[in-house]
Amino acid sequence: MAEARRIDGKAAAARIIENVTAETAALTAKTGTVPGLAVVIVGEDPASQVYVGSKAKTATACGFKSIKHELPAETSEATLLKVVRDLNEDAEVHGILVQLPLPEHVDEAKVIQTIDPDKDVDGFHLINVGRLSTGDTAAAFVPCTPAGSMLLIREVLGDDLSGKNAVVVGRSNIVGKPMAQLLLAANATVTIAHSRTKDLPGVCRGADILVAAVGRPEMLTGDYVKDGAVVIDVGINRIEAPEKGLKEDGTPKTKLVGDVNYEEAARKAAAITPVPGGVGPMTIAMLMANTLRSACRSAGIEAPKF
Ligand SMILES: NC(=O)C1=CN([C@@H]2O[C@H](COP(=O)(O)OP(=O)(O)OC[C@H]3O[C@@H](n4cnc5c(N)ncnc54)[C@H](OP(=O)(O)O)[C@@H]3O)[C@@H](O)[C@H]2O)C=CC1
Ligand SMILES: Nc1nc(=O)c2c([nH]1)NC[C@@H]1CN(c3ccc(C(=O)N[C@@H](CCC(=O)O)C(=O)O)cc3)C=[N+]21
Repeated sequence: MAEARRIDGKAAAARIIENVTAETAALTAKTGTVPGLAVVIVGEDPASQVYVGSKAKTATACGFKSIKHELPAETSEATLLKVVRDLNEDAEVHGILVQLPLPEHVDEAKVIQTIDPDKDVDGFHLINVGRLSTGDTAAAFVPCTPAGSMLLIREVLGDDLSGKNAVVVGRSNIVGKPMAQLLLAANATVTIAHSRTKDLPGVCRGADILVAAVGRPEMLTGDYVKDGAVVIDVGINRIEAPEKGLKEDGTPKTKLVGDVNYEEAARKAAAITPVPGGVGPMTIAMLMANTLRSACRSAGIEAPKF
């Protein structure tokens, strides 16, 4: 097979953000509403800091009000719940994102279920999970990473995935399961694979659409990919890259890789997302789209579609 098409998530995300920015200006001019996004981060994990910083920067560029709560790692569950409840009550806040994972001593589920479902722009609250799994994609906030992945799939295959076999590797609540729901809603025939799956390469080779959300650097080699498949690599893994030399502290420099071995998979796939520059930027773009939608709802006007 010829080399696969490289699906440019960075460019697709930039188009969405341009749209969100224009629609935000229109909303604000018409109703005075400024979409507000609150991001809450607990602890000093450097990777989380980078994502949160980039979310805040993009929100501001869209014309949103961006609110950042940085809490120390030892923050109690009660304090965090109070922060969330206050944001629920704040009329200037339309979207609340609590960066995951949370420290061990905090009950993650409890925090997520405390977020007002109408401000749950991550789509992790049970109400939104239920809406998505009953097929009410119009009312649900759809989790950003699967929603962004779906838009990239649609760029290549169109809206209707009838007759396509989709395999999602990974069954987490934040990526794998909602991804499978979206593919099912688009009429694909969906298999969810995970660490207990027998003959994972064989299962994956049955996929016309292969979504990798595993968290293991470059685990899916060429052997997992069917000729002509569309491959979506959700994985974000930072690994050592000795070929890039050493950092100032003498440790090797690092690089980002996905869950798919890009070089090998690209020799078989029809289209494939790179890491970085694939699903990651789409996640942030969809967060902005969800926040705008929430603000439109609260202003009582119809939200634009993406
Ligand atoms: N691009 C983006 O915006 C985002 C990227 N990510 C990235 O996506 C990846 C997945 O994230 P997330 O869903 O949160 O991760 P989780 O760790 O929650 O889930 C990983 C899943 O992969 C499965 N798995 C692990 N090892 C294997 C294996 N050897 N064979 C088959 N299946 C395996 C696990 O199976 P089991 O359930 O049996 O344990 C589990 O279902 C990570 O790299 C993460 O960094 C995450 C969020 C956003
Ligand atoms: N409540 C919550 N919601 C999330 O959506 C959420 C979360 N918690 N916890 C962590 C994961 C991870 N995540 C990413 C978002 C953007 C990129 C991204 O933009 N990546 C760039 C590269 C960035 C870099 O260079 O480090 C890219 O792939 O091109 C990656 C990962 C959102 N997450």
